[in-house]
Amino acid sequence: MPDDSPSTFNPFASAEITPPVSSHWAAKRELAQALRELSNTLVTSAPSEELLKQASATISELNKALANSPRYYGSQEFANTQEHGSRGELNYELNAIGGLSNPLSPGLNMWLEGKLAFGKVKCGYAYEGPPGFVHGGYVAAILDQFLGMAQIAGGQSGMTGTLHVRYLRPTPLNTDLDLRGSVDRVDGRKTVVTAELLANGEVTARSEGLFIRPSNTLKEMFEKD
Ligand SMILES: CCCCCCCCCC(=O)SCCNC(=O)CCNC(=O)[C@H](O)C(C)(C)COP(=O)(O)OP(=O)(O)OC[C@H]1O[C@@H](n2cnc3c(N)ncnc32)[C@H](O)[C@@H]1OP(=O)(O)O
Repeated sequence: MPDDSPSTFNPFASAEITPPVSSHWAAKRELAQALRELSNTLVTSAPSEELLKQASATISELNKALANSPRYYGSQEFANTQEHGSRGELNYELNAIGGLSNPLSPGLNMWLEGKLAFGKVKCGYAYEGPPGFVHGGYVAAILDQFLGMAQIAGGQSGMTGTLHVRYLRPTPLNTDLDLRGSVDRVDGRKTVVTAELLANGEVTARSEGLFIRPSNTLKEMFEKD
């Protein structure tokens, strides 16, 4: 049963990475990191076909062993168990862009300092779009997630209604990227947030997001029939 009650869990209070809520999630973070390294190796190496096939078979076996455990499809199903953490804690582990236990996530770290939002992220070769640079879709996704966190400084939380990104220059791979943002205005259920993505001190993309606090409850929005 989804729970709309506010959680005290706040991983955005400082730049420190919030520790996992259990040894289970600590182990998952480790596996997610190993899988990120595997992705990076896969897209940056040219092994023999024999080694590639051997790796596929080994990984398929591992996948079968993992799949043979209790399964929860999506963060809501995990939360429903009431054994794997609150919805906020699960989002911190599983989110597509910031989730530390999600190998597809580049591990966006973000936090608030007063009314200002800050973030850090680094994208390896698996995120390449133009040669040597981050794919624009990932740039937009990182900004969307970051703006979505920054809206909290405006006092409410909503879904992205619109996202505008201006790509000023290519965003380099394998580079510590900084984000900074702030709430521009709050108008009823709408919050407008702006943010910049920077590499080596230069702004590579500017963005503005309109976030709308939904008219229906989270329970209505996310609970499956
Ligand atoms: C809730 C916590 C979640 C926190 C996550 C944040 C980080 C994640 C960021 C994301 O990626 S979210 C995923 C991408 N976004 C979506 O999938 C949103 C899909 N759209 C919806 O679910 C609904 O359309 C939405 C919740 C955005 C609005 O539905 P409502 O039924 O609450 O809006 P309503 O129709 O009552 O309209 C309210 C106002 O917003 C305006 N509006 C609604 N949708 C809009 C839109 N998409 N763009 C611009 N304006 C929009 C609408 O015109 C109206 O303006 P006025 O008050 O001035 O008349």
